[in-house]
Amino acid sequence: LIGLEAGPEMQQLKQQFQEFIVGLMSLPIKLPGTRLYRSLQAKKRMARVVQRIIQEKRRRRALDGGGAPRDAIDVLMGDGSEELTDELISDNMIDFMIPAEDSVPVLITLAVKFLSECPLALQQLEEENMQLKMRKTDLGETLQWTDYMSLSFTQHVITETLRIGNIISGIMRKAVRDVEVKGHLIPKGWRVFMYFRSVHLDDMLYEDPCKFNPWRWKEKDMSTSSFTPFGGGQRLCPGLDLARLEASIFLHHLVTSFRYVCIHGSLVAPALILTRACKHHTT
Ligand code: HEM
Repeated sequence: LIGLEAGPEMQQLKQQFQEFIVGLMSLPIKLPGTRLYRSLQAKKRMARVVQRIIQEKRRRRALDGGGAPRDAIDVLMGDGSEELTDELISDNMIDFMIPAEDSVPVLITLAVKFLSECPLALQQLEEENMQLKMRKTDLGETLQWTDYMSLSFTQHVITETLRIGNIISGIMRKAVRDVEVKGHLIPKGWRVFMYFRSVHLDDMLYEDPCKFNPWRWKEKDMSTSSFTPFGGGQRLCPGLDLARLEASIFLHHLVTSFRYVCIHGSLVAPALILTRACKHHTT
């Protein structure tokens, strides 16, 4: 993304990112010491690091032209648009760190957790991916986009993890004018939180909603308003295919090349969030 190698600067950025992310959903009180305040301070420190990198890249470009783009910053700098200021590029890079460091790793972690608790699903996933691996090995081919699309059960596992895991629990909007929804007035200026979790875990929409059941997606349509892990409308997540692809590749290699065991006593933290919605939960 930003061409930073492992080292003290990367370590510093990671620490700041952790501080930043915990405050993304917090009480909107911006006073020294509050979570929101610490998060915004951390974001400023991250922006300083990224802007330093951008300036260094600009300096090198001025000396030797910079060569072929090697990361997202190079691509945006090469765009030549005056609108793409250093501040805007740096803000975009920090935004992209959220799915890279948080959403997709959480999706993958939860998939492994749910599969560990459902041996039948794990077995079916393994069989599907093993068949593909053997076919590819026989043909001497590498994995292609069409292979990813052909892994239907793997896709069901990812869809079910997105539903039950609620990686992004909801989205916020501000009413720019008075809006009426099903007889309820949302006055101009009000802020609304659309809570995906309450939809994804609604027993009117999903039978036994707290049960990890990838097979339910064999029949179910996921292009409805009752399944919105990536939001919807104009602000639909542009990274949804990438997120699913990354998770598929991870699961493919995990089940075809590794054996793993769950270490007793270890806790997958997002399960704590689930406990609020589900009566019967596992950690
Ligand atoms: C499991 C993984 C992911 C989940 C659950 C997720 C979820 C979401 C959701 C719910 C939104 C809508 C926010 C809103 O309407 O206010 C969103 C927006 C966005 N996502 Fe993702 N996302 C994921 C992965 C990614 C990836 C991999 C990328 C890019 C590499 C990405 C880039 C973005 C961007 C740029 C937006 C803002 C779009 C806009 O405001 O128009 N996301 N994501």
